[in-house]
Amino acid sequence: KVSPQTKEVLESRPVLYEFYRGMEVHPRLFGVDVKQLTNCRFGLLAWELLVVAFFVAGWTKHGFSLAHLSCAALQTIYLGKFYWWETGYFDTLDITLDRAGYYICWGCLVFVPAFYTYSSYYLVAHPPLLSDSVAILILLLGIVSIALNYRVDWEKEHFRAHKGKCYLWGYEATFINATYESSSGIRHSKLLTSGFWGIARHLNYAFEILAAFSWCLPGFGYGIWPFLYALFLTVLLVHRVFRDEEKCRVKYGAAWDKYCKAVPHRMIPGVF
Ligand SMILES: NC(=O)C1=CN([C@@H]2O[C@H](COP(=O)(O)OP(=O)(O)OC[C@H]3O[C@@H](n4cnc5c(N)ncnc54)[C@H](OP(=O)(O)O)[C@@H]3O)[C@@H](O)[C@H]2O)C=CC1
Ligand SMILES: CC(C)CCC[C@@H](C)[C@H]1CC[C@H]2C3=CC=C4C[C@@H](O)CC[C@]4(C)[C@H]3CC[C@]12C
Repeated sequence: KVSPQTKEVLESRPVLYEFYRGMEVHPRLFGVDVKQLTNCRFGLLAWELLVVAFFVAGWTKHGFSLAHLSCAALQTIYLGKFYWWETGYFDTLDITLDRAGYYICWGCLVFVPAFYTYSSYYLVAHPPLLSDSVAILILLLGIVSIALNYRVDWEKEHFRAHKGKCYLWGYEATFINATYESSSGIRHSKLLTSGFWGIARHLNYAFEILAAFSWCLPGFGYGIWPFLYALFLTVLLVHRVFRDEEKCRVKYGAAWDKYCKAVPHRMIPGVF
């Protein structure tokens, strides 16, 4: 607010609200993108380091556990996938819509390391009760869910990168043409209606939740506590479905409604 880096004019709000929400979408500090630093560097690296530390702590305390290893390995694969796809993250709501305020900075610097790692932390004091064969099944379920989550995100990225001229699942991609107004005038976009994006509008979220449940499963038998992250994520992503769709409806208008008719389900075909 004091030293804006862009010409964007925001309506004035109470100062505490402005502090919480933030003022700028892409602020830089000494040339470094603030959100890339907080979200991708500090938050997610701390997540990985803590998951490894909790695995070593559990091993030292109770001996080696394949179920705890599955829990740590799945989160490591998930975070590895994130860094592989990091450029895709720059098209998400966090980067394109959310401002770099207290919410996102505190969320990534404090909430992600403290809460996103909770299922691993829980296993330090409560050793897994599951057999090695169940641990291997959990590992497989998690790997498949992470791969499917990545595949859904990849299909959209691939489709956009080729401006709609590409093949998905062996067929030419189908889409709905959409226009929207930006500061530089009318722009054109395409909404994919084939591949995974023809099955539900946010199938990536469904696989994300499945992946999270799979790395919480090694804590099975200790009640709800080891599953807190997966439950939180379910609430966060269902809320995000509505947030994202509100953004798209405002942006694309009738084309978005046409897309919702063509692909009627939000996250789970036939259910939601
Ligand atoms: N673990 C966690 O805490 C969280 C993880 N995630 C994960 O991050 C990843 C990205 O999620 P997120 O950015 O929220 O959501 P999406 O990747 O689903 O992106 C939504 C955006 O994609 C565009 N879009 C929507 N439908 C179509 C379509 N049919 N064809 C082409 N473009 C479309 C719209 O943007 P446009 O304006 O460009 O058209 C829309 O705003 C996911 O894998 C998700 O699971 C997300 C949130 C939390
Ligand atoms: C304080 C809480 C009530 C809200 C927490 C807000 C933020 C910490 C999180 C909101 C969205 C989250 C993320 C979005 C997408 C991601 C991609 C994924 O592959 C890795 C995780 C993440 C970067 C994730 C990180 C936490 C949020 C920014």
